[in-house]
Amino acid sequence: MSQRIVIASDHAAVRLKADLADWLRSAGHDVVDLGPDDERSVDYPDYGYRLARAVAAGEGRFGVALCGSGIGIAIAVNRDPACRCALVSEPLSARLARSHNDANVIAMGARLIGLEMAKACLDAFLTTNFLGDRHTARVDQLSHPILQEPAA
Ligand SMILES: O=C(CO)[C@H](O)[C@H](O)[C@H](O)COP(=O)(O)O
Repeated sequence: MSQRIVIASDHAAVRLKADLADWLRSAGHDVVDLGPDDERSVDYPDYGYRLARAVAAGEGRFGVALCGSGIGIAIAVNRDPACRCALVSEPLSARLARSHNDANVIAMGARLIGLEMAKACLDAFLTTNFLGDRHTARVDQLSHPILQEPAA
């Protein structure tokens, strides 16, 4: 099913971002590229927050967040309670991020994985549905970020 997808990176992942955006468009998805447009050094929080705001505002059903390792931009995106961003480097984690965690943003590291692995992760992410059931209450807890004691 074609989706509206927002994508952002820092300078370290501009090329991967462009390649993934092309690939997503060729598969029929509507892709909004939030930048940056070139490899001049930028700060991943700026682009992570931009992506998080877009996902929170419903400008895309899913987000793709990229930086050198994927770590910094994933941390930035996850500071918005509307976002559940999963940093992955192989497809099973991408699938579990959707099926168990209802993740709405996938993060990957352009300096750690290649284009084909990134495509495999993204394909797994976009083609997996949230399972609901026992996972629903846990995901709901993530929307109320008060650290809770586990039930006795
Ligand atoms: O956030 C990161 C590390 O957690 C990313 O890998 C960044 O892309 C990286 O820190 C950028 O590093 P650079 O030396 O400024 O290119």
